[in-house]
Parts: sequence; structure tokens; C-alpha cells
Amino acid sequence: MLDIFSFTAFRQISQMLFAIFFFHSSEFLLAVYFHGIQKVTPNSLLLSIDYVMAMIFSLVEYLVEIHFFPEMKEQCAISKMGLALVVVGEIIRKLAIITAGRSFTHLIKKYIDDDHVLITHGLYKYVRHPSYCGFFLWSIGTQIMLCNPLCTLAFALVVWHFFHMRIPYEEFFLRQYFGSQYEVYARQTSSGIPFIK
Ligand SMILES: C[S@@+](CC[C@H](N)C(=O)[O-])C[C@H]1O[C@@H](n2cnc3c(N)ncnc32)[C@H](O)[C@@H]1O
Repeated sequence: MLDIFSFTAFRQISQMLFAIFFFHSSEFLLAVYFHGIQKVTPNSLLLSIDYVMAMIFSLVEYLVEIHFFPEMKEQCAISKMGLALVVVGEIIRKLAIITAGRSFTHLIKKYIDDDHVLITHGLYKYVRHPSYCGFFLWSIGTQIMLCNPLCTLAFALVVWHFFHMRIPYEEFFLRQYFGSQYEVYARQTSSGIPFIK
């Protein structure tokens, strides 16, 4: 029997599909809850071409490896560790969104509006970018869960690089809006992503 029909493959692929479905649908529903359906676009599903390509690539790695090296996918402890990272990352991300409420937008705001307040409580008391930290863990966790060594490394590098570019850009506008209030806050808290100040 082909390994793709094994119990392990069924479990790992179902977990992956559920993780993806839950992540994107809950992002969209929370955006609708906080901003209203009129202001939310399909962009809040966070399904970019690059992201879809990355997920397809990870599925290809999975299928190739399970066919040629099926024992690689039987690392139960590693796969469970990945699942735990997915769950922890998802919880951190959603707690951050709920804490920031209307101040949280999927697109970086370049102009302040009245309902945008600086959030420094909850998870934001400990790190400046908890939702990015949650996504970082979630995305790497999905690949560890699939026992995909290449994509684990690739996702870690690509997602890290994405936040390395995005955080200074986002903080440029936050400094403009909130001035010294943001400066003080930024000095007291770390970014939440390793090796990003
Ligand atoms: C996708 S959210 C990400 C928020 C944050 N970087 C995080 O990881 O939780 C981006 C929007 O959140 C806003 N934002 C980021 N940090 C904030 C804070 N501490 N208080 C209020 N708004 C914030 C930015 O202005 C931007 O429009």
C-alpha cells in the first residue's frame, strides 16, 4: 500500500489542513468582529500567492519524503512537538489580536484614526509584536508537525526575513503616531522575534 494512505499520513495531513483552515477563517472572523463586515476585504484571509506557493511546496516535500523515506514521517515525538507549537502559536496570535482589538489591522496603518490607541497591556506588556511571534511559531510548527526538514528551515528563514523587513516599517508609523510614548514602550520591550531588536 502507498504510504500516503497510511494512518500517519492521514493524521499529519488532516492536522495540517485543519490548522490552515482554523488559522485563516479565525483571522477573517476576528477582523469582521472588530472592524465590521463593510471594512473587511478578502485580504483578511491572509492568503497571498507567496504563502500559497510555500504551502504547496511543503506538501510536495511531504509527499516526496513519505514516498521515498516513509520512516522520516514516523517521528511521533517530533510531530507532536510541531503540533504543540502550532497550538501555542495560534493561541498567542489570537490573544494578541483580541487584546489589540480595533487597533489591530492586517494592513499596516500609515495614518492614525480616532479608534487607534497604543496597546501596551496583556501580551503587549511582554513583547511588542505578539501576533508576529505567534505566527512565527505557528508557521514553523506546521512544518515540524509534518516532519519536513527542508521546509522547517525554509519557513523559519523566510518568515524571519519577512518580519525583519516589516517590523521597522510598521514601527516607523507607530513612532510617528505615538511619538515618545512609543519610544519609551519600545525601549522597555523586545520585539518577540529572535534576533530582531
Ligand atoms: C498586523 S498588526 C500587527 C500588530 C503587532 N505588530 C503584533 O505583532 O501584534 C499591524 C497593525 O497593528 C498596529 N500596531 C502594532 N503594534 C501596536 C501597538 N502596540 N498598539 C497599537 N497598534 C499597534 C500597527 O499600527 C499596524 O497597523
